[in-house]
Amino acid sequence: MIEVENVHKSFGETKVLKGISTTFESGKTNLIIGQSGSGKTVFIKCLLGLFEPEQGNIKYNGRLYSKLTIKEKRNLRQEMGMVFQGSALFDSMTVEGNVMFPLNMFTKQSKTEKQERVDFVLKRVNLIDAHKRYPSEISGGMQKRVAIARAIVMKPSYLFCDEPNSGLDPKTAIMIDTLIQEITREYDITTIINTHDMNSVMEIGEKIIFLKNGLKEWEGTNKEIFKTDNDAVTDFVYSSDLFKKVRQMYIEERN
Ligand SMILES: Nc1ncnc2c1ncn2[C@@H]1O[C@H](COP(=O)(O)OP(=O)(O)OP(=O)(O)O)[C@@H](O)[C@H]1O
Repeated sequence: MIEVENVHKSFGETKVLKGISTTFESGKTNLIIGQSGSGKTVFIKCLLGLFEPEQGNIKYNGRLYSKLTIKEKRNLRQEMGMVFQGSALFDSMTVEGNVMFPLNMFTKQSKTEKQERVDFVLKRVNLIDAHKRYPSEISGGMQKRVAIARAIVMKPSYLFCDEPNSGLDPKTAIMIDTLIQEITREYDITTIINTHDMNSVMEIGEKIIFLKNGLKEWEGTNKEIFKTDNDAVTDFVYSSDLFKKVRQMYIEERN
């Protein structure tokens, strides 16, 4: 669980985060949405410990970040998995090499232990015979699976995903979303996803935080977001005709 209390972050005179409080529970897919420039990336960087807020607290399973020693912060960082936009795989390494990379960097496990763990996570993301292939030889959806396998290889307590669906066709995007949700539940991970994708909101938005101008404008579930009367949220969610029609159906059902 990550508990966020009154987080403020500025750059010079520019106040980007203006007091955000919320809770991200483990075993749930938590989504952060909001218009471009609303502060989503800065917020996630605060959660990752890459930016230190000037004011406010962030607690990781009860551990207050600002009170941790440098060593404790380093250990906490190793409990965090990341799936970057565009997968960010190493082109010169095989699939297996990419997934093994964190184990080589941060553990003293034997070769056999590392191989077993890599085989396990690759199987978990349904990649069985891609071990020896290079990123350029596999599809975008498979690259995302490799990125997810690499993110969970260290058994993280926290998983951060930045636009995990970008560049994928809708069907593959849903498969990736579902995989992230399954893994989150299975290993009781606190997962936080930065997304613009309304399909993801519908499919896996167990908790959604809507940011506007550095503030939490709204929070709720995927069921609640389609019924809210908050103008900023409805403007954002119903910017496409398809979703306007979905809302109309909800309103008609309600009346
Ligand atoms: N390192 C920085 N120094 C100064 N200003 C920054 C820095 N990082 C972000 N900002 C500013 O903070 C604001 C919020 O940026 P942020 O990247 O968090 O938005 P976002 O919601 O993630 O947008 P997008 O959806 O386009 O990625 C922007 O006005 C941006 O210019």
